[in-house]
This record gives sequence, structure tokens and C-alpha cells, in this order.
Amino acid sequence: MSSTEHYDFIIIGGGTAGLVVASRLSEDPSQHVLVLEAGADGTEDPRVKTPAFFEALKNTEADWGFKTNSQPTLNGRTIAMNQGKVLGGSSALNALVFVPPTKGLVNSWESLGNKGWNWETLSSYFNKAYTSPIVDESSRTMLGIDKWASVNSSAKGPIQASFPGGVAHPIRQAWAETFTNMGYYMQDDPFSNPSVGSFSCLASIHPETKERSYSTSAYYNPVKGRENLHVLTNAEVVKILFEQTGGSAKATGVQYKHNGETVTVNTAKEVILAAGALQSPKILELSGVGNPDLLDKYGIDVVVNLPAVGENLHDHAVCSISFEAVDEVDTLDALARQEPEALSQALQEYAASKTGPLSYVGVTSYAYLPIVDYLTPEGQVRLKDLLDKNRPPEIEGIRNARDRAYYEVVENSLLDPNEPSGAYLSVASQSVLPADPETDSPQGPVPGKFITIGAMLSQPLSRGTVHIQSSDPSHAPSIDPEYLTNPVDMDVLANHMLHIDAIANTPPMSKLLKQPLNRRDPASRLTDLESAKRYLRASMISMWHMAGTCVMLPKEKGGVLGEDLKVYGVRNLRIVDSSALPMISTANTQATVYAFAERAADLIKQAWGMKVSNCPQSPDIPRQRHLV
Ligand SMILES: Cc1cc2nc3c(=O)[nH]c(=O)nc-3n(C[C@H](O)[C@H](O)[C@H](O)COP(=O)(O)OP(=O)(O)OC[C@H]3O[C@@H](n4cnc5c(N)ncnc54)[C@H](O)[C@@H]3O)c2cc1C
Repeated sequence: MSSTEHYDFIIIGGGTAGLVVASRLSEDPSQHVLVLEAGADGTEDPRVKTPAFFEALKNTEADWGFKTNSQPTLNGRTIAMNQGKVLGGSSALNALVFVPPTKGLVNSWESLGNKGWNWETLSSYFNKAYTSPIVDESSRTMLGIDKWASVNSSAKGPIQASFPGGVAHPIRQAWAETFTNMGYYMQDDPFSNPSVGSFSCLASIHPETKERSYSTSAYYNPVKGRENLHVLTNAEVVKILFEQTGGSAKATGVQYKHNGETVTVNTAKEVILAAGALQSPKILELSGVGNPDLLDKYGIDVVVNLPAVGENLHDHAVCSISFEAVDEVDTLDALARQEPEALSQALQEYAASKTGPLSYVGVTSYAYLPIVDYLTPEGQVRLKDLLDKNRPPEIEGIRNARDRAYYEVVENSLLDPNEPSGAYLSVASQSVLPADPETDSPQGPVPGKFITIGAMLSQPLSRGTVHIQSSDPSHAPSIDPEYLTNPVDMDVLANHMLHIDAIANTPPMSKLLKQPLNRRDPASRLTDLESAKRYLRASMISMWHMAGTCVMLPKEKGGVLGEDLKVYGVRNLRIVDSSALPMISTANTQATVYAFAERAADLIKQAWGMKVSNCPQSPDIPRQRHLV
């Protein structure tokens, strides 16, 4: 074992959040920052750069390739839990969708007990993280956008965002007009005024190069020449080191493996954990911070008794229905079937003009919808009844306190027509979901052109766990998200699935689909709640938005961190990644993780008397309901 230099800050994990914090802290040349990343640098890898190749990175050396335990609510299936093992982390292999949470969701972080974590503070950090594209007059109709460019010119951050697949894809306009017809069209830029309604979504794709814009290319590569910033790849952290001083533990450094050697490095200021929602808790537990019973089982000395570590795992369950599209619509189905001619043509088109099917992943439009508005009167009674029956009991205990706090937030938002309970998306391709082997559902891509409409459960109540299952750092953690175990979740998502047909049947969306509607999978013909639940059990998958496993919450509600992101009971240790999110985003998580990490960097700078740069402010836009 060799011991090396001192750094002011040691960041564990050069992923989405880790590289944001590294680049911001190293703006001060007097601060020496080390990032330890287990994966390699994939900057030149075409699978990272080319948007449509994101699937090709799964289960490669760039993916941790985790799987959940068998999920009883999902017919005993295990669910793929991909996570980037590459510089940039999951931002290097995600599906590039770049969407905000709603104001209400972020404000609920504060109401759960995290002072200062609200939309007012966080909105400027979204603007600090990404650059919003300018929408010219001629594009507005095609994008279904009325006000975009005029309101968010303050978003000028490192991540370069664009409208994926070009503005002219007919799904965009059809989607916007369909939701206008249904009474749910979001007129404003969703990053300025995110609430209920549909919108044309952004992707983290550079508008000119049409390459992935992610934490490596946007935050790290432009500043990699800084002498005070040292990023070490292929360096896997084994544990955080502590010393006991003044009756409490203080993080003093980190032990990691590099080139077969075990190395110790010390910090003068802080260790910052950013290993993602599945591995930040693992590193804490391997270091002796967690539930004493679990640590004892694996012979790990307890440094801090913190049983909430690795609890509170939640994720977006997502499911979809693929409908046969009319012949005139361009879709990505030939690529999904890996047809050599289509692939070769797409490669040529992308190389020549950075356009075509490789320049995006097929997702173009989103809608955040409230379930309560379109439930039948009987459905509303059933939802209220279910909520009553599943209300956590008023009994003592940290877990109950946590569940009651979340329940209150979710119940209020489920019953509020101005808060979404589901996020819908459109995809210009069939989606190949797991199918019940007992049925004649297709198991792989089928011939034809399809448009898929998916729904994810925005604010799940179900909570699972991720814990070590060995003291050996090379062993994967045991991951049990307990998807849809709360009956409210199953019911709400099943109702959202039932609503997909209404979208498909409303013009002009209905005009892009062959009539009568023809589904890729016969099992996705959902006739009632039971058939929707059956379909979810067989085909629901993860949207890879795992969060909350080292959650920022008051300790008495099961928190691991305070609102300053410091781990309870330890000095000099903070967590800045998706594991700290108090509640998962309304839909896809990356924009939220970037904004969260941006604010985390400022909190750390302030704590150490470093200069904090200005955050661009969004104009204050009054909240409106169902703008049409
Ligand atoms: C396949 C997939 C598709 C997704 N699609 C979208 C999408 O379209 N839109 C969206 O908004 N979100 C999407 N997400 C989610 C989003 O990308 C993540 O929520 C976000 O990137 C998580 O950021 P993070 O910093 O918490 O973790 P990560 O970005 O995963 O970073 C953690 C880093 O820590 C490293 N690490 C872990 N353990 C160690 C260790 N012991 N030592 C050293 N380093 C370690 C990892 O290698 C990784 O680089 C997707 C995620 C996946 C996996």
C-alpha cells in the first residue's frame, strides 16, 4: 500500500454529479481537487458520442450492469439496473432526455424538512447547468411552442441541449395539438414554469455537432488542463478513512485500487461522495457508516450508527404501448431491428451531415398529467379509499416518520389537478419490453413502423433498499427496489396506462397511427384496471432513475444527510449525487442531478470561504393551470 499527496477535496466517482462539483471547486486555483473514477475515459468512444448508440453501451465494460433481486410484484422478474462505469458516469450512457421536475416536486423537498431546497433556489441552478436552444419563429409551430426562446435566454450552462431529431418530426406538432385538444398543453418553457401539461422535450445533444453533451464533454474536458484538478480513471474506491477526534468521526482520506495497487490519499478539507444511488451507500457501508447489524454481519467496524444508509431506494417504473404508425411517418424501427442496410445508410447520413436516425434516440415529446382529472367518479372514490387504506400508521419509529412524510406529499399531489402523477412520452419506434412467456406476445423487434407512448409513475410511494451483501468491495450490492409494492402505486400507474389509448385516439395523434389501432403486443390491449396491472407485472421496466438511498432529510425522518449535504455524525464528508435526492424528479433525472450538484458545489464553496459565481436568474412567471 502506498500513501500519496494531500488534496483539498477528494471526489469519489467522476460521474454526472462528481464532474460538476470537480469543475466548479477547481475554478479556484488554490484548491487541489482529486476525482477517483472506477471506469475509463470514453471521450473518443463513438458509442458514447453518437446519441442512437446509447443502447450499445449497456452490459459492456462501460456499464456496472447491475440487476435487481427478483421482484414479487413483477412475476418474480429481475430488472436491469444499468449504471455508467465510465468517466461521466450515467450521463455517458443515458438516453439523453433533458427535462425538468415540476416546481411542486422541488418545493416538496423543502416541505419534507430540507430548508432552502425549493424551486426558487434551484431554478437558477438549472440555468447554470445547461444552455437552452433558441427557437426561431419558423420552428415554433412545428415544435408546438409558443413562448420558449423569449423566456429562458438566461440558461447558459455547460450542457448543450437541443430538440432531438430535428424540429420537423411530425410527432412533435401532433403531440402538442393533441394535448391542446385534451386541455393539457404547457405553453411556457418547461424549465421556466414546470407544471402540468405537454411539451416538446430537450435532449443533451449538442445542437451543432449532434454529439452527446454530458458531464465529461461539457464540464471536465474544457477545464482538464487546470493544474489543480486531477482526474484519475480506472481507480476504484474501496473505502473512506476516518479518525475519531473530539468524540466524532472525521473523514481523513480514501483508499482506492489502481493498477492492482491499493493506494491511500488524504484530504485537507473534505471527501465528497458521488458514486451514484447504487454505490454511494455501498461505499458508506464498506467504510463503517450504516446499520450496525448489517455491518456486524460482514465483520465491518462501526464508525457511525446510521441505519438509514441504503434505505429509501425509489425509481421510476415505466411501461409503454407501441402502435403501428402510418406509412408516411419516419421511425427508428429499422435500426431497432438492426437491419444492415438501414444502419449503413444511417451511419453515412450521420457522418456526412450529423442528421438522420443516429442523431437522436426517438424520444421527442413529454406530458406531465394529473391522474385525478381523468379518473371516473368511481375511480376517484377508489383512489381515495386506497390512499386511506395505505396511510402509514401513527406509530413511533424513524421508518414510519419517513413514510408518513412522503405519504403526505404524494397524497396531496395525487389529489391536486395542478400536480402531475404520471409523465408520458412519445418514441418514434417500437419499444421491446419483456413479455409474459405464457402469451403470444412478441419477444423481440417485429416488422413495421411504430409509435410508442409510454407512462412512468412520477412520485412512487414504494420504497426499497440497496445494501452490501459482502465485505468484498468487488461484489455487487443487493438491489431491491420493491417496485409497485404499495397498492396506490400499482393503481395509479395502471390508470395512467389506461389513459394511453385516449391519447392515441385523439386527433391529430390518431392520424399518425393506423386505424383501427394496431398494437405491436396483443397483451397491451388494456380493457380495464386488471388487464393494465397484468401488463405492468409482465412488462414494466426501470427508467434507471434510482434515487434517495443516502437521502437528504432530517435524521428523525430517516435522513442520511442534512440540508448542507453533510453526512450525519461525520465531519468532512458530503454526498452530492442522485442518492441524496429527497424525492425523485417528476420524470427523467439528469437535469435535476446537474442542478443539485451545481448547488452542492456552491454550498461547499461557501462553507470554505471560496468565491461563489453568480447564478443566472429565471424571470418569475406566474403559475397557470392547463394553458391552452
Ligand atoms: C441507461 C440509462 C438511461 C438513462 N436515461 C436518462 C435520460 O434519458 N434522461 C435523464 O434525465 N436521465 C436518464 N438516466 C438517469 C441519469 O443519467 C442518472 O440519474 C444520473 O446520471 C445519475 O448521476 P449520478 O451522479 O448520481 O451517478 P452516475 O452518473 O452514475 O455517477 C456515479 C459514478 O461513480 C462511479 N463509481 C461508482 N462506484 C465507484 C467506486 N467505488 N470508485 C470510483 N468510482 C465509482 C461510477 O463509475 C460513475 O461514474 C438514465 C440512466 C441510465 C443508467
